[in-house]
Amino acid sequence: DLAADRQALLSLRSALGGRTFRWNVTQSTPCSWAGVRCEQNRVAVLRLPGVSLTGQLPTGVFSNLTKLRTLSLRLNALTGQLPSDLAACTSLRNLYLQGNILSGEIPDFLFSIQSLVRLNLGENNFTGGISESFNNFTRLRTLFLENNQLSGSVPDLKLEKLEQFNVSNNLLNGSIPERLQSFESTSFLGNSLCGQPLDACAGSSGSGAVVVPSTPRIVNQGKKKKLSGGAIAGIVIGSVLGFFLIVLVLMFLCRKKSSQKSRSMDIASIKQHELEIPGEKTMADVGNGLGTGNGFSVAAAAAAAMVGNGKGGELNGAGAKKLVFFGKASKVFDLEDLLRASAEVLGKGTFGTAYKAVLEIGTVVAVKRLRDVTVSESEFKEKIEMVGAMDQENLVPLRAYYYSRDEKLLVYDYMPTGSLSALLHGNKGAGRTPLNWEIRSGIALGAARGIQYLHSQGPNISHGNIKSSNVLLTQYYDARVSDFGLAQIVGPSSSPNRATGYRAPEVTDPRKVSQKADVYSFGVLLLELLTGKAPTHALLNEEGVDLPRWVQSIVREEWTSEVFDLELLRYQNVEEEMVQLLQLGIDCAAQYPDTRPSMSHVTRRIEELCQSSRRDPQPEVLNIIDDDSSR
Ligand SMILES: Nc1ncnc2c1ncn2[C@@H]1O[C@H](COP(=O)(O)OP(=O)(O)OP(=O)(O)O)[C@@H](O)[C@H]1O
Repeated sequence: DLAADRQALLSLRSALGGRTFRWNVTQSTPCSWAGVRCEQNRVAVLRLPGVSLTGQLPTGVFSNLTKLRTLSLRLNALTGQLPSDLAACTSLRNLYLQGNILSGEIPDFLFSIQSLVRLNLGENNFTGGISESFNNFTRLRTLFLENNQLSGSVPDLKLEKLEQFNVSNNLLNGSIPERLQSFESTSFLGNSLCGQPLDACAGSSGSGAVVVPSTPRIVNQGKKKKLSGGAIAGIVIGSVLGFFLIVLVLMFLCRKKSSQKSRSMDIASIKQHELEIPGEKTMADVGNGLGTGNGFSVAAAAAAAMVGNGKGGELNGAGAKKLVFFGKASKVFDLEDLLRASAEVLGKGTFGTAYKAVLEIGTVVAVKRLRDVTVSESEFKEKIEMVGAMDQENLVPLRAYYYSRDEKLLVYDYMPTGSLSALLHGNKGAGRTPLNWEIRSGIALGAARGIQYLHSQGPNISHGNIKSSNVLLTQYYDARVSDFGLAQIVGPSSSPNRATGYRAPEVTDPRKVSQKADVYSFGVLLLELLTGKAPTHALLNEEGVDLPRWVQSIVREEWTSEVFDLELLRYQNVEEEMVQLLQLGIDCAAQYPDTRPSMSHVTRRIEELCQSSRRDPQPEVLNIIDDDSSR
């Protein structure tokens, strides 16, 4: 029971010390101790990575922690052999012991824990062979044994679910079994191994080296084979045909593009009110085309004023207003420049339509044309000045605004890589940068910092519309949060509300979103980032299940791997951080606002994860782990 679990943890603490001493042992339940998580009133997770644990894991502790599903003691200084009663943890799914000084053979009792899904014993001093008994782990998806002293041959592992495998930098020899040949060469380097995906084994025409792979892999570059005359002729003919085909496709595309361009102009003149028509126009054209009766008054006003005063820039004519720049933003362009800029529609959002405008001087900006502004002019100015004053590197800076009776424009920096939403759910074709853990965790951290900054400006200041289409990216994939402060200016939208999947259950008025409701939305965004699933995904809606509930149901069932975006699973050694970020997303998307963490707590947790995945725990990170219990 929980009391026995608590006692076991205390025994572990006295045997290994480290930063477990910060546990508040006066508490009768261990469930809020740093690194401990309970499920159904039992300790289910024990994570103490990089907390200076030293010495040998004691025997007699784990026989009490029988409901343990995840044990992570990686990056410590644990020595000696594994305790035999670890075998009693028959629910254990994830065992992370990498980065210690554990030694001896990988013990046989380990193979009785058939529930294991992820096993990482890398970077230790394990010796002896890799047993055939690894085949007992029928559910195993991850097996990391790299950087040990393991010797002998690699057994023929028939683990159908195995996705991640690494035995590099050991003392292994012999040929790589056929079933493991689909893993990349980095999984095997640093041994005396041969056969696919490494070099062919000397003197063998059969074993390993010439087996046709079942999945793609890095091709053995050292292999040289002579081609027959027929094959060479085939290649030459194929290449020539291929070349002509490419030329034909290119010619076709060029013709199509030029015909599309002229067609879009034609259509534009016929159906001027259709915003979505792509094609090169100027901002002034866009304005004239947009107006359904009223015209785009900025263009009209600007044109009139410029003719009138001949100055350009700030418009002083009767009824005309200025383009107002914010604080530090240098006024490198004026309204006239903006109107002459070529413009293209970026998309239609809750608050209006966004355009990309390329100014003649080369500056690129995003212009948002607001609709349904419900507040008075003075209130608009007051609120937009507040937005303009927000200055933090993870926010999309608002450079200027324009206000007249008929038109309200906001001018932002243009973010060249587009939105996180487009990146996650848009074109997944070739040439796209793979969204690995580093990029995704960096985006999570940047977005969290941006939101935390907003929250730090006052207890009543929130974003109100956090979602993946409002996290924009620089060319280096740095995250910038956009659209902050607009929910309070613009009335409820008539367009389909894409915020639904992100909105906290307690929110009834979209203009009154608390900071804790922002945290909920951010939690959904984290889950989206990790699963690659849009929270408003039709399938999920059909089932009537939202993203947080769906993730929770899977996590409860199996702890994780199924929920992650497949692209993320390809990257090694970060699975634990992924699980932790997933847990953070779930915590943020808790049903009751009071149980959600604050944004500053969330930011610190992500910082900690990013540092830990760089395998370099910093002293301050360790404090954060301890802070966990104070939440
Ligand atoms: N500063 C910017 N740089 C680059 N693209 C932008 C910029 N601002 C908006 N966009 C893109 O323009 C499109 C429309 O954005 P907009 O913010 O108007 O709507 P949204 O984010 O889809 O929804 P909402 O209005 O509810 O936030 C989105 O695809 C967004 O990624």
